[in-house]
Amino acid sequence: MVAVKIDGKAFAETVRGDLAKHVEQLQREHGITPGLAVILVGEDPASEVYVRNKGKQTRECGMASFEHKLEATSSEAELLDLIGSLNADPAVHGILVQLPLPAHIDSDKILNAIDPAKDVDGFHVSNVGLLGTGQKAMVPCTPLGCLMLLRHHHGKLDGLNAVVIGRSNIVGKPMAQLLLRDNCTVTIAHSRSRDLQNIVRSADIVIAAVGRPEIVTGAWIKAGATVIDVGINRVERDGRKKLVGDVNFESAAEVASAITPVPGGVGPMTIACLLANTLTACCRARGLPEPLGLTA
Ligand SMILES: Nc1nc(=O)c2c([nH]1)NC[C@@H]1CN(c3ccc(C(=O)N[C@@H](CCC(=O)O)C(=O)O)cc3)C=[N+]21
Repeated sequence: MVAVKIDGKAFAETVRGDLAKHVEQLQREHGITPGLAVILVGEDPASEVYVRNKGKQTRECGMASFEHKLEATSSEAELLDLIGSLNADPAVHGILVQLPLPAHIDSDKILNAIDPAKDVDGFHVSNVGLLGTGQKAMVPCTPLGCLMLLRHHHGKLDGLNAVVIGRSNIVGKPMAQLLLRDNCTVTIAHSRSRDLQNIVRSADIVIAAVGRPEIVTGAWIKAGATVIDVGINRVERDGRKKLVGDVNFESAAEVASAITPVPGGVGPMTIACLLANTLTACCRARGLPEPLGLTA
């Protein structure tokens, strides 16, 4: 292995430590506690793990965590009602509706019902438009976490070739916007791109967010590239369940100069950025300065 392993878990702990200090100051000077509401519909076991981790880390940072679990059979109207009451609740500064939602619920309608100022996932169409036009927005947590790791390990990104594999609203598209804002030359590729390998081989920065276990191998990576692996794939290897990314770590690490592992890379940064967005939303709601300057 020649690449540096980018330790997202450690970096996320540092970010959460900074957040906790700001939260404590907000409480001490203004008597305000930032609050995050998480809505989970149905019983997906993987989703429950995320919800539990988010709740625990929210409280550890000194913020208030409100968890709402609805039955998988809940109606769209029930969910809209709950969002309406959270929009109106001054103790709630951030609202996250865990995705995916059951098939009978229209996700776009739900996401667009969240007050954009409380939309800590940055999925509301108005935040998407603000980000795309370079205005102050709520920025989606996973791409923001990737950007923080890239800036930390790479410094300035100006003029670099960045290839984003994946075109989802959650990761690929907002990631491309953030990289453009940092002056990269950005290509969005995806599972149907012709000659995907050669596109990826042109990249100084590779963001793999395509949802295919270990599709990107060392043979696809330009020597010295930085590789950010967003994939979270549960697979069975040698009769054991295992978490792997969209990148084959061993082979890519022989060629890249830096690479994130799965787990312990992007995942923990996603949660740290969710908490950062909640603090930002709280400060904006109260007309206080934003302590982090990450989220605009
Ligand atoms: N509205 C919405 N916003 C999301 O941001 C969102 C969502 N829905 N639905 C599900 C996905 C997935 N996601 C993860 C966050 C953290 C880890 C994470 O912390 N992973 C750890 C450990 C994972 C494990 O061991 O199970 C790691 O990679 O090291 C993983 C996955 C957020 N998502």
